[in-house]
Amino acid sequence: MGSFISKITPKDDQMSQPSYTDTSPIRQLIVLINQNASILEAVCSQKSTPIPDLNAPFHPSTETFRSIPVAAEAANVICAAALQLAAVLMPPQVTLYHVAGGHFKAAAVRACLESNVTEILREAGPKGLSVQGISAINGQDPQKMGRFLRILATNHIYREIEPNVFTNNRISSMMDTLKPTKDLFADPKHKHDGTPGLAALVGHHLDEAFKAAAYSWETLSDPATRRSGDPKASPFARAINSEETLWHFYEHPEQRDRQHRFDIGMQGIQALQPPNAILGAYDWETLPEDSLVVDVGGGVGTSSLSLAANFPRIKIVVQDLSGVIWDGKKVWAEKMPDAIQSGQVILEVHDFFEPQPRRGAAVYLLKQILHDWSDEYCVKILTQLRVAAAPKTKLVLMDSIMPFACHDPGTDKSGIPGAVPREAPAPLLANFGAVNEMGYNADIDMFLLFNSQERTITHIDELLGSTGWKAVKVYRQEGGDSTFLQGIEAIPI
Ligand SMILES: C[S@@+](CC[C@H](N)C(=O)[O-])C[C@H]1O[C@@H](n2cnc3c(N)ncnc32)[C@H](O)[C@@H]1O
Repeated sequence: MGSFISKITPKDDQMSQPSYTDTSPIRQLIVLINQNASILEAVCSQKSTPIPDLNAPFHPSTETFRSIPVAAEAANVICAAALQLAAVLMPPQVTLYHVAGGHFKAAAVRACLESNVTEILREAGPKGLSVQGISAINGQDPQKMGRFLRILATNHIYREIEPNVFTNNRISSMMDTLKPTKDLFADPKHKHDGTPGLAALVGHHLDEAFKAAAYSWETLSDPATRRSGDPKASPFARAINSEETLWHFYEHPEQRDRQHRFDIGMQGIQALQPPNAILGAYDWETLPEDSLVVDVGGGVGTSSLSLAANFPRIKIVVQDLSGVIWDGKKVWAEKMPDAIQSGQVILEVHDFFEPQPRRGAAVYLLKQILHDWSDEYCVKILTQLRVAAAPKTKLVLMDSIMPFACHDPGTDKSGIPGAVPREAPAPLLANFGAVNEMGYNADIDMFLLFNSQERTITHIDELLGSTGWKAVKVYRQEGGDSTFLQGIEAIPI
């Protein structure tokens, strides 16, 4: 390489010599990386907080630095700059194929997740295990296993420590159910029961959403479904060849396992957001004693578990469809039985398209509900809550507020406190690029499964305005949360 460069002279290549100054695009990115690495190291050393080790299995303590806003932002800037640097310098077809070939890698992740490779490697310990050893336990073909693991190790998921010998790393261990492999193989149906839920969420995305993704263009190229917001006309409906929503699909007795995995996966969302996300979504401490919070479409009550534990003096009703409430009762019996026995928390079946039975609540919470529905359905849900609201009722939405990939002058003008996201410094993309990809992933997932979407704050405010509500505040986590789950407080108008 060096000899090749030394052979090129201005005369040879007939081009003007580029000047490698601090203002060249790659130098600007490197300066950002350097400056922010110094900030990150200084903060972590001052707070005795480790910087993550890619080779070590994941442990929650390695994420402590992200709860320090200045460290979280420094990490985001470093990652955004590194990704942009790679986009500048990598062969463009390779960058294109990171995305266009996403399903190749996704297929490999699914093979490893479903055949319990992460758990097998956990039990094998730091010396790892050969592909023959892995296959002797999970019954898969060793050669195929090696190929799946290698494409993933090439992308920093698992580590190939010797030829054909693999071990877990920080990323692969995120898929660990933390269960003994003998239990997983003896009872595969209950693999995700009692687990942190991220493996269940990944399993759901690699199954229902993956299949739907394969039919997205077929849905868009059909004039009958191209512009539809009907969940029964989604790519998922086309993939299963049945005009039904994901929720109705889950109600078939033979889909019970998938529904169960989805419900546990929603708890896995917790692993993707700051631990106090629901607590920071509204000023809960301002609620008077015995105030009623209705967690509408609350799933098994993941957010309500956190609220009930932190605010024992508020009353909570978790509402959802019958199968989910059934699962929820088991979750609460295990995690917070006292809250149910004392009556602090009630789980009840309610369809949010029907009139809301809990009238005049202090707060109606809609967490990750509106993003499941296109505008015409959101209007119905919001209208039912507006009819039930008292003048002092608050509506708390928790969804990803989507920023543009460039600066948005429209958000500046909205006048809603907190509406303007924290932007990355130039020359980075204003939204921190793929560092904030989770929100954009969710947006496309919503299209695939429900013909719905994540929304900008302007779009949310328009929806609220059309149903008698008004957004008055956006609650953001400090340190860079620009696309993943913000709280939006709205009041009746
Ligand atoms: C994306 S999940 C969010 C669950 C919960 N809010 C959370 O964040 O953990 C959407 C929830 O809406 C529920 N749901 C779908 N249609 C519903 C309906 N018509 N009435 C009530 N709940 C419904 C689903 O069963 C599911 O639990």
